[in-house]
Amino acid sequence: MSELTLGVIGGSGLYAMEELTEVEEIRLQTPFGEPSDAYICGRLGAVRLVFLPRHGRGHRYLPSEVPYRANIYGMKMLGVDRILSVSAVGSMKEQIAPGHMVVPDQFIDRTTGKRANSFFGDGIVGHVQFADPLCPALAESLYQAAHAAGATVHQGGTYVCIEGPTFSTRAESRLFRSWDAAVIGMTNLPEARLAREAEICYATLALATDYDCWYEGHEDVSVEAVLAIVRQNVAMARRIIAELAGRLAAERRCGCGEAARFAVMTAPAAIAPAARQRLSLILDKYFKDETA
Ligand SMILES: CSC[C@H]1O[C@H](OP(=O)(O)O)[C@H](O)[C@@H]1O
Ligand SMILES: Nc1ncnc2[nH]cnc12
Repeated sequence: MSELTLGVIGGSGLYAMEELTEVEEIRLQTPFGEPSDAYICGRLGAVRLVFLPRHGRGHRYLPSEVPYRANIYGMKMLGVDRILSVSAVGSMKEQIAPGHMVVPDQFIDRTTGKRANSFFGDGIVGHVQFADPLCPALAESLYQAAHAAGATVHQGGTYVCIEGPTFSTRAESRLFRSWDAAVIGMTNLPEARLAREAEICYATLALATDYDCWYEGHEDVSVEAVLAIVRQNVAMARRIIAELAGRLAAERRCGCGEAARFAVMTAPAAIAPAARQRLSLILDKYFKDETA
């Protein structure tokens, strides 16, 4: 049986995991280019943890520039089957106050198509299900972990993913509220799509840092305000990660590990050899079925 491995993608304000032991940095090249940074691999209790700062160390990539495909593919190369994203978000609901945690269960896509957010294409066509875009089992464990760590945590809610890098207009912010969005961010949707295609469970620990710009009497979002709240809560985020690591079951019982089984539309003989090679890490087990 393979070792229990948790991938963690750190967002704004979470660029390292100091509590890891037996640390090793791994720099990868993937068929989809170079990830945001070296992966920091180590141990957290009984679990192997693979950490990647989404925006790179020093925060060098815009949300639209993050090499999402390389980041997720690199996790797959390192044997990760569950990814926790830790992200700063704006709150779209009064009851989600800055400093609270949210474990979202849905997304709305307000990105503008600039991001490569599928491993399919270029010689192979595939479509995976995405009705429940975050892994329900990992999200439930995450909620329990946050609760146990003493956080104020909200279970479920829709994360609206905007392109950025500018924050939203007041009219947009009000529109997203009318859509019942719970939180707003710029990064998690492409990761969730790619993780599903790569058959990796994905859940988000969203740290509410601001009320975006819809709430009269509260300051409009700014980088300064976001970073101040992240700094106050990063220790809690780390406690939650450790709690979650301690709660991971050896075997996954969700469907994420078979998400690509019936995804491919292209006739086997029509798949471009380069595409087959590029996706071998994800699809080889099914290609083997088909030749058996
Ligand atoms: C610094 S505010 C905007 C920035 O923060 C969030 O980043 P992440 O999801 O990586 O924590 C948001 O998505 C924006 O990228
Ligand atoms: N209000 C907001 N909009 C988009 N991304 C954010 N990240 C943190 N706060 C945000």
